[in-house]
Amino acid sequence: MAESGSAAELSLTSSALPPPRTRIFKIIVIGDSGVGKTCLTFRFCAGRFPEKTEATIGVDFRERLVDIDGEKIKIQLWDTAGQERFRKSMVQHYYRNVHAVVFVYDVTNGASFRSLPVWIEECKQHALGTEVPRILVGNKCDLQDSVQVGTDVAQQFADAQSMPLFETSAKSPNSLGDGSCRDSDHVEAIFMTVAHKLKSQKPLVLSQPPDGCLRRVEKFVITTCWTYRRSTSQDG
Ligand SMILES: Nc1nc2c(ncn2[C@@H]2O[C@H](COP(=O)(O)OP(=O)(O)OP(=O)(O)O)[C@@H](O)[C@H]2O)c(=O)[nH]1
Ligand SMILES: [Mg+2]
Repeated sequence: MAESGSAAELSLTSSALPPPRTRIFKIIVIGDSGVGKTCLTFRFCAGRFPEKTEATIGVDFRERLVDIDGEKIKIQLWDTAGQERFRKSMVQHYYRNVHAVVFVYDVTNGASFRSLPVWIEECKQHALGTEVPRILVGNKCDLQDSVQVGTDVAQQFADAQSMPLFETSAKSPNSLGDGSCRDSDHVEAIFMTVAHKLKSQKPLVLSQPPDGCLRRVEKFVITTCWTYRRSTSQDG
């Protein structure tokens, strides 16, 4: 009779185990229309600045698989619409099971900075727990000559809201090209910092659902956007 616990038996047992599930971190990117949410998320996931963007309708998903301390983690970015008419039916989906929130303003557009309290309030109304990290990103630092929101005032606001501040550019090659952005503030570092924080918190995250399940969620969202787009075009 074969001895129980033999090497052959052990290796058979371990190879029969299902592969570890990939954790998913859902990060929503919020802010006024035109601040560069699509460009920032595209830059992180595709590694480059998009040639052309249009106003986001509803939400666009972008994902990137990263390795953090030997664990494969899927960073799922929800690139939300800044325009009220393109987001109102979707807002509740943005905040469901969210793990982190990135607020974006445009450093060359003071109004986009002044609207931050409205975005923060919306976030509060969706009762996100205090464990959900929030960060503030000032984008378009490459447009040095047009800056309207100085670092000092932004930092004061970030401190008052207990959020870390990053100033960056989705456009410049490493966000340091013009010397106006701090070393750590390139797009890659911003999202990776959030992911590291989430991993260190060991939150209760969604595991990779069976394929069909994720597709169902996306299909639902896409259908909602599509229905909305059709009703908008019928209106107009
Ligand atoms: N110079 C410069 N332009 C940028 C940067 N990021 C975005 N843009 C430009 O800003 C415009 C708006 O960018 P989007 O990424 O579409 O803005 P958004 O926040 O997604 O807008 P909505 O989808 O309407 O909410 C586009 O013309 C981009 O090319 C940046 O870092 N530097
Ligand atoms: Mg967009």
